[in-house]
Amino acid sequence: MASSPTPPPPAETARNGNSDDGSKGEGLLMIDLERVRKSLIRQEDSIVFSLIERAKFPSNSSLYKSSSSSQIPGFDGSLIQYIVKETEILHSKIGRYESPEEHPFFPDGLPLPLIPCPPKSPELLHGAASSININSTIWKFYLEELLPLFTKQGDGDASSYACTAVCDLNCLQALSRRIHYGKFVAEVKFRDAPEEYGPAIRAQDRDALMKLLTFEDVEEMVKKRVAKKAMIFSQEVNLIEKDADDKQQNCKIDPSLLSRLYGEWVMPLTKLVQVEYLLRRLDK
Ligand SMILES: O=C(O)C(=O)C[C@]1(C(=O)O)C=C[C@@H](O)C=C1
Repeated sequence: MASSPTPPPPAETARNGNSDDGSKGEGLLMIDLERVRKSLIRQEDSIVFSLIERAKFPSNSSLYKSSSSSQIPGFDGSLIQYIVKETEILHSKIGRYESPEEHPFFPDGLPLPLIPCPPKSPELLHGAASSININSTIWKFYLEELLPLFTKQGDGDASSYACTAVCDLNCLQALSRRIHYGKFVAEVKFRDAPEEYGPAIRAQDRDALMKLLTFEDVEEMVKKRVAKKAMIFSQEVNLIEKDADDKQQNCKIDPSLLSRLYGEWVMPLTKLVQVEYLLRRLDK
């Protein structure tokens, strides 16, 4: 009988003995800041593309009102909540949330996987990582603050609601994965400098931790890069070259929105996850 495939390690991380430089760990999984940052860069592509897809539809605000699911017996909530919840139930049955990179928006009462999951490899993160889930904050900022900034006001055809909701789900999941990846970033930073982080963790000093893990120059680069990606990924591709201004004007999503998204929400929330993780990093 064919053996079940082994899942890949968390994106861009390598397992003990498999690191690119061939180094052998001492029972610890090998990750470093460069690999973790590479994963964050790759995840930018998913976020930019998912927003471009969502921008095809108008705001479709009916989808987010509780009346939108009134025809669904026994469900109290909006249609978007229903779609995300039901999708997560299915994904949980196939083991999605066994991965430390995945976080459900509706974690209560999710079913256990129905299909056998491969035995868990040694944990990369401290056990307390599983208690950190800030999806309720991500949900709120996405629906209330971000969506109105990049979708045209108005309700389209009701037949487009399902496709719109699937786009929302993709955006939410991509943002959630990226923001919670802060756990891996924090783990690497702690392993690189336990003598710096240790005292701040023992003192439970949030401000000191925030200061230690912040790199303003990196943040500036990230904001510039995501704006550039938005411009490149969302321009009309023509066989006849257009001038640069024309390309910028025809973008499916405003590149400056991406810098703003990262500057105001994505990076601050990733840092919040890092702080929350570090505060628990020395728990027994
Ligand atoms: O690259 C890092 O060191 C991170 O912690 C990630 C990140 C980000 O979210 O992109 C967050 C905090 C830093 O100030 C810079 C960037």
